[in-house]
Amino acid sequence: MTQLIEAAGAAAPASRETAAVDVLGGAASEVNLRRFLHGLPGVDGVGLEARAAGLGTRSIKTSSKAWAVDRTIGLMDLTTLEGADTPGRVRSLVAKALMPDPSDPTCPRVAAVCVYGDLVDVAIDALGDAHVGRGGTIGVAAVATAFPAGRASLEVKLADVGDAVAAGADEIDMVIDRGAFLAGRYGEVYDEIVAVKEACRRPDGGYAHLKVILETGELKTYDNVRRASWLSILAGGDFIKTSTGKVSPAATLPVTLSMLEVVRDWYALTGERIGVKPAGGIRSSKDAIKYLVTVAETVGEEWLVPELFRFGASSLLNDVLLQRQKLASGRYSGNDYVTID
Ligand SMILES: O=C[C@H](O)COP(=O)(O)O
Repeated sequence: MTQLIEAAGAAAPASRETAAVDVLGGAASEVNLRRFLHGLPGVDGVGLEARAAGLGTRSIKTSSKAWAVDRTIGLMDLTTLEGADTPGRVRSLVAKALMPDPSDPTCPRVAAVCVYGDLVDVAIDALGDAHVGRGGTIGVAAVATAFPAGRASLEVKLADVGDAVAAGADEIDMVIDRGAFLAGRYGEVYDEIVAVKEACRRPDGGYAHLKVILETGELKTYDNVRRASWLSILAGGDFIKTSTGKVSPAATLPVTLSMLEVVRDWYALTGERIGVKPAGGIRSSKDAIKYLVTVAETVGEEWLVPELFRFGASSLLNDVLLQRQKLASGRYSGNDYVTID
């Protein structure tokens, strides 16, 4: 096995390709992909759900809760993905990203804001010096590849990615072609991810980080989630992400656990750390903490950094801020303590 350099940054396509050849025992052809993906052990769904339920009921100390609440904020992709999004709405989102709790300057900032590609420039402008591109800490993620359905020609999808990267997106959240995946055309899905990765290349030779959305709610089985996770990593994804937030069910703990297990196995094989992003439907601080525990217990606490773990969420921050305030003062402030979008 080729020993890869442990990297928290965007993977260089060449090294991932080498790793894929090692893991597949040959080129990433339709035949080799099928043999590998269908040779994976089947997921014991009952056992997986039982493990997730067990992790979800772990209690944590109040001191750890304060840490977990702050860490949840720091791991968040604060998101707006509505057809009705406007520059004003994105500027409000960025204001919240910059200062989640205006009454408490110790409140951490989120990891990134996530928007449609045509609003990347607005987000970057509003972030100013807080943008990672200007030495700050907050990234701009753009959904692309004909999000959320992914029903467009490859040419259109790549143009979508290219526009977002040209506008300065630091991260691209692409969707896989679920139709091709479910029809068993794994090579097509693989090639598309490889092409999108290439479209993430910036003029300086670096790459926007690539998050690959599996849309697990449409994949039907845990076996498919496992296969799609492997496929996305083999093809070059820096992160694997559960959902668009537009399909129900979106993120669930068992599905996220099954993806984390693939990430753990990839790390054991290659020494490379892949990120995970549960997204969609995570609205409470209590749920977020279950995810943190699941990550820590499955791949280790070192994954609880923005380079390796994100929550994709539009309204989670509101509940987290209420809990944070309660932990600090011992009481709730009421809903007008946070801005409701
Ligand atoms: O990627 C993030 C999701 O689109 C947000 O979904 P949500 O609105 O259910 O939190």
